[in-house]
Amino acid sequence: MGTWILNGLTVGREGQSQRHILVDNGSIKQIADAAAGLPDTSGHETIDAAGKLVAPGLVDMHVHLREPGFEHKETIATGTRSAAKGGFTTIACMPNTRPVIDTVDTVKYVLDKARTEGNGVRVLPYGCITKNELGRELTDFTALKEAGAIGFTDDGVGVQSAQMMKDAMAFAKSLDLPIIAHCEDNTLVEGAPVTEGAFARKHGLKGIPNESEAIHVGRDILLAEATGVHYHVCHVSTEQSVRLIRQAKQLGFRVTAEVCPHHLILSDEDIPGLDANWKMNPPLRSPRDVQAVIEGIEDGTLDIVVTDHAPHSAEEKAKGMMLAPFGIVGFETAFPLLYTKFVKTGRWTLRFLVEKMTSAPAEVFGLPYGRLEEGLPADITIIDLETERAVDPASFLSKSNNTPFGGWKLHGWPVLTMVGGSVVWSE
Ligand SMILES: NC(=O)N[C@@H](CC(=O)O)C(=O)O
Ligand SMILES: [Zn+2]
Repeated sequence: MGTWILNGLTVGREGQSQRHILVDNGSIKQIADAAAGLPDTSGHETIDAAGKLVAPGLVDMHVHLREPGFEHKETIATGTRSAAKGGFTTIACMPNTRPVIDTVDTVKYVLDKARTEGNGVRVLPYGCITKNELGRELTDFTALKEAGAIGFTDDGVGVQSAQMMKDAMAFAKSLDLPIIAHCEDNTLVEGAPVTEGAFARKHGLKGIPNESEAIHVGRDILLAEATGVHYHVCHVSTEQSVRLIRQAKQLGFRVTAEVCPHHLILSDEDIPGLDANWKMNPPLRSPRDVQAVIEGIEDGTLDIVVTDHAPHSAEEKAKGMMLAPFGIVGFETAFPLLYTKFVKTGRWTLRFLVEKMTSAPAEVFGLPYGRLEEGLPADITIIDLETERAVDPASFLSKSNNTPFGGWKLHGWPVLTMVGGSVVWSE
């Protein structure tokens, strides 16, 4: 017995249309134009998707699930539930856990946990570039790849040594896997909690300058040119980084980049006060930078949207702007935020947003997901575009609720998430 998803709105190369989708045996068996009438559904279950968007399952290539080691912030069980509620069917998790994911055993630990406690969501682990993320010694990329790592990153911290990064790129290139870079030069940061700029000045705080990010982007583009590796830039937040990546693409280098909803929507001028739910890395930048990342995603310089879901406990965030850890949760607000801010206002087409969260990340990382096509795995997200609802952090399925978006009234809430033909979350 299969499942017919009836009368949903789909967006694709042919524009928007109403379709029926038959899911059978974990795959998309048939896609039919609704104009031809209802299919014969006898012997099948049905899901009524009339008036709703039926999108490929959302793909998030930058998330923190915190296991092993930080289970008070999140677990693979709670993180994947949160992801499913946000419409995500595939998520790639960062290795800055404790221990970090720098050995075959830790990669296997995450994959095992994801299989048994991951609520059906596809979890793809990254392995560390350096042992313990200390920047001193490369990990065994070959072994990590064999264990299931899909790329290498020291996310949470920048690789400070250019030689180390160059060696990592050459190694990754030889295995045909990407380097995913958290770009941050520590000598320019020194414990500052927010961006250099208006907010920092007003509160007498040390600022994180744009160059701390862009210097690594520039350095790494040169190293990517030299090594030929696929180089992917994490959470781009500055005008200067966008400029460098744009130029690298024009020159034909194998460079891709991601941007987070918060960097597309908020600037440092929006920070209401010394509330650490507005503290993340990279920090909220100037309105000019926000404009630049918007233009960057619009002209294709920035390839994909990621959440950088970074849960921290309320106790940790209560330590205040200086002492609290960097990071905000992202799964359960990402699509509604971007839909409300950019699609509902007419700036982006619905198709553009959906692509940036589905087919584009799948293509950048060579994954067989992110498209609605006969024969592909039935990873599908159904989204209510009509109902307006306020963000309620208390209702998050994540273990943490550190978000600056509490109370925001949004449209575009996922109502059903399916992975490989199984419903993994529904309202
Ligand atoms: N983004 C953040 O503010 N925090 C991330 C680390 C990271 O992605 O750099 C975390 O692990 O908490
Ligand atoms: Zn990072």
